Amino acid sequence: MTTSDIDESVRAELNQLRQSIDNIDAAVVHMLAERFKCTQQVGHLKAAHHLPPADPDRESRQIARLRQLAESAHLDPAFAEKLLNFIVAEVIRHHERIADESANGTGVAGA
Ligand SMILES: C=C(O[C@@H]1C=C(C(=O)O)C=C[C@H]1O)C(=O)O
Repeated sequence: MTTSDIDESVRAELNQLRQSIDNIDAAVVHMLAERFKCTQQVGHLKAAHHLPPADPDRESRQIARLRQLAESAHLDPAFAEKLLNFIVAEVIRHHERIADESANGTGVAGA
């Protein structure tokens, strides 16, 4: 059975749910883009002041907070932690690159 064989009322409900999913996915992308704009600025600030790209203490506090938020939202806390770790790992890669560019004089100030 494929989605083209299903009953009309089921199809309508599926389409409605998928529209909401698409809106949520769009919101997630926009929120992530805003988050990365902030973390890029943090990366430049750190590079300018010779601070390390990663801050494990800050990450521990974020994980504890996010796990609590996930629990109260009925989201699996382990999933929330994995998602944060995935995002933070990417941020740290950006910060390492910004620090390298800053050290080599190849970075664009403030970019
Ligand atoms: C953004 C920062 O840099 C890194 C990335 C973090 C994040 O994406 O939330 C948190 C801690 C740091 O390891 C920061 O130090 O605040």
